[in-house]
Amino acid sequence: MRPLGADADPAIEVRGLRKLYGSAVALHDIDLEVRRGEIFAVLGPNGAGKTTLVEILEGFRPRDGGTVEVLGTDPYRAGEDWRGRIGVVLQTTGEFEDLNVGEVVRHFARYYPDAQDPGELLARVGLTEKRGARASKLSGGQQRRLDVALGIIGRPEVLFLDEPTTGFDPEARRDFWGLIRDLAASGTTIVLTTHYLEEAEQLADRVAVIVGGRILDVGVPQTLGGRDTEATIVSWTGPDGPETVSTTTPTKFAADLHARFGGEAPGLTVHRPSLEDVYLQMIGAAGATTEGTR
Ligand SMILES: Nc1ncnc2c1ncn2[C@@H]1O[C@H](COP(=O)(O)OP(=O)(O)OP(=O)(O)O)[C@@H](O)[C@H]1O
Repeated sequence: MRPLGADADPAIEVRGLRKLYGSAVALHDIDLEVRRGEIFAVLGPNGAGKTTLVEILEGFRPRDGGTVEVLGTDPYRAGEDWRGRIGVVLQTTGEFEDLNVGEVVRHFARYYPDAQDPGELLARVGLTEKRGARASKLSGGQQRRLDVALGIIGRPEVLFLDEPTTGFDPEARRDFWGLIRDLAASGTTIVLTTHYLEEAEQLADRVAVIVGGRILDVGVPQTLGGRDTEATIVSWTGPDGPETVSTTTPTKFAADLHARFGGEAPGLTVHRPSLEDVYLQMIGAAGATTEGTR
């Protein structure tokens, strides 16, 4: 894992954050810290409060309680200088009328003092061949890439991505993950919401699971929800058919099987709980629905 700048001030610091819509509590006393250069994923079922949380961090929504600092500044009171240090990729795509892709990027580049070179940026997001195409005629996945290009054009220190790879094909998703890793390796702090557990597992240094406006757990994907200590499922084919055992000592169990069979156990599989397994357990225990989680 990359060094996470543990000594530096955190990129994001949230204490006791509370958000109400009318009398409904959307966020209950959220505490959170995101380190500089970290990729931080926010997971949760529909209506959990992810967008509310992220839009408060982006300065787009007011809060009802608690303190929030992004790059040392309260986002809701921040000015233009702060906004220039933040990149935002929203769920909805911008509308660019009749502009082509190259024109859109050049247009937005003018807003930033140290914008990325438009040609290099398009290459980075894999849109070089589409630079002459109308932005409104791009496929869904290509439009998301353009959104990401616009989010990073001003070299933001913190980049927020709301469900960035929805509609991507598997190859485009892999390419996009590479881009995000490169950005993080060059020091950009990334906060992303996603419904794709594989995306969180592949990309995130840490994951927060939010349900009903509360954070259930925050941790590295490998240990989230006690995943590293959960029982492992060992399956094999015995003389009487398929057999399955749940064990906390899978290595010893496999060695015993080896001894029992005098060699390889037929059809052996060893299954550790995936991030999806623990996530579904966590939100199931919290009484939440899993609608929309893939
Ligand atoms: N502008 C609003 N006015 C009133 N209620 C809202 C508003 N925005 C969100 N809510 C409610 O707040 C709760 C959290 O919504 P939010 O959009 O933050 O969830 P989410 O986790 O981003 O969901 P999704 O995965 O569906 O995008 C939901 O119950 C939602 O209905």
